[in-house]
Amino acid sequence: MSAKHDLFGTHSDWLSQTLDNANASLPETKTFLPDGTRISRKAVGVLDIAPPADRNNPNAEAIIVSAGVHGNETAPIEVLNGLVSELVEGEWELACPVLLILGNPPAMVAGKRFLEVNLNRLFDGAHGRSEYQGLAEAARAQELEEACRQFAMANPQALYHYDLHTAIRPSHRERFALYPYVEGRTVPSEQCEFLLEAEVETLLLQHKAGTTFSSFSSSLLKAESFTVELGKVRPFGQNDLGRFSGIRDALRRRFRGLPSSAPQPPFDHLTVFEVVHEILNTGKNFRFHIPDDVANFTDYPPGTVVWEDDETSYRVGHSPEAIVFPNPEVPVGHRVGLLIRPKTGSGESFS
Ligand SMILES: O=C(O)CCC(=O)N[C@@H](CCC(=O)O)C(=O)O
Ligand SMILES: [Zn+2]
Repeated sequence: MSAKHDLFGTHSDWLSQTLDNANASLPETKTFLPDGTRISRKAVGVLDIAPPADRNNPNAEAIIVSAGVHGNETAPIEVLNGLVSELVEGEWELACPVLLILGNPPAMVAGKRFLEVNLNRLFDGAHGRSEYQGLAEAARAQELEEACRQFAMANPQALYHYDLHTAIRPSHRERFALYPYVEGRTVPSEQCEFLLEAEVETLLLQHKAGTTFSSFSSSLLKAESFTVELGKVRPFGQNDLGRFSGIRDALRRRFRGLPSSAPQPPFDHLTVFEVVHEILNTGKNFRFHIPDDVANFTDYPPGTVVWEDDETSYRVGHSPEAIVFPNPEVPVGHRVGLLIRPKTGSGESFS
């Protein structure tokens, strides 16, 4: 029996096995590839993969990659599934431990961002709040946190986490990453270079800690983590995967433990923005004055009233601010969008 059959049974690949078992629980399994690589399925859509003990890990790192935390953001799911298929087929050898996660399988089957509550607001312990008790997405957040904790404990190397997404709106900047806020830290230059290698030319620095998956792994596991937006939301099968080759090739290079090369034109310049204001649905007759369908990174001039409620309002400050993730259809207390501006002071860009 082949390792592929041991791993995926009659399914053609990891993704089809995950979709077919989205609402089931699969037993933990352990499979060895012919080269000794161990693949442990920890749960549906969660693979903990370790190279043989005697293999060199030249970059001395352990990497978590997640996709499908939002079920309708399918391109990164297809990218990650493709990398797993390549590894299982023996196309290349793994050099470092990796934890690969398809975040929300039931939402992936339904083709929806989430079923009951946005999974990417439930990390850093938020899944334990009383309003989320009994919800499947809260249980999944807890399960993913636990898988990440165990992986971090088993692998004391430097830890990295890339949480891959696609955006609901079109964007004036096709690919961008968000760097979770952790007091006192700055983005390492080799991580800027990795983003450029992945053809991600824009970085947003968050201004406060949140309850996203990447915020959890940054704060609790001390990982260098990024949420990475790679294009636009489309259903399975409708993605132009050629537009995602940057992240695929960059991750494969890291998985293989190969050295990085210096950033190459046209991806040799990272533009950095900082978040100046997180718009929350206050619930107090909240009114959002930005059209629903505006593209990410659309600029608004000073003085523009962006939102108001019965008690307060927010106006753009002294310099233009741009909107990212405008979405007023969120529950009270959740994020309606981010207002950002180019980062000044420590330099506006990295190149
Ligand atoms: O396009 C949108 O409105 C949302 C895209 C998306 O899912 N973005 C992530 C960003 C998470 C972060 O701030 O790190 C999200 O909203 O969860
Ligand atoms: Zn998303």
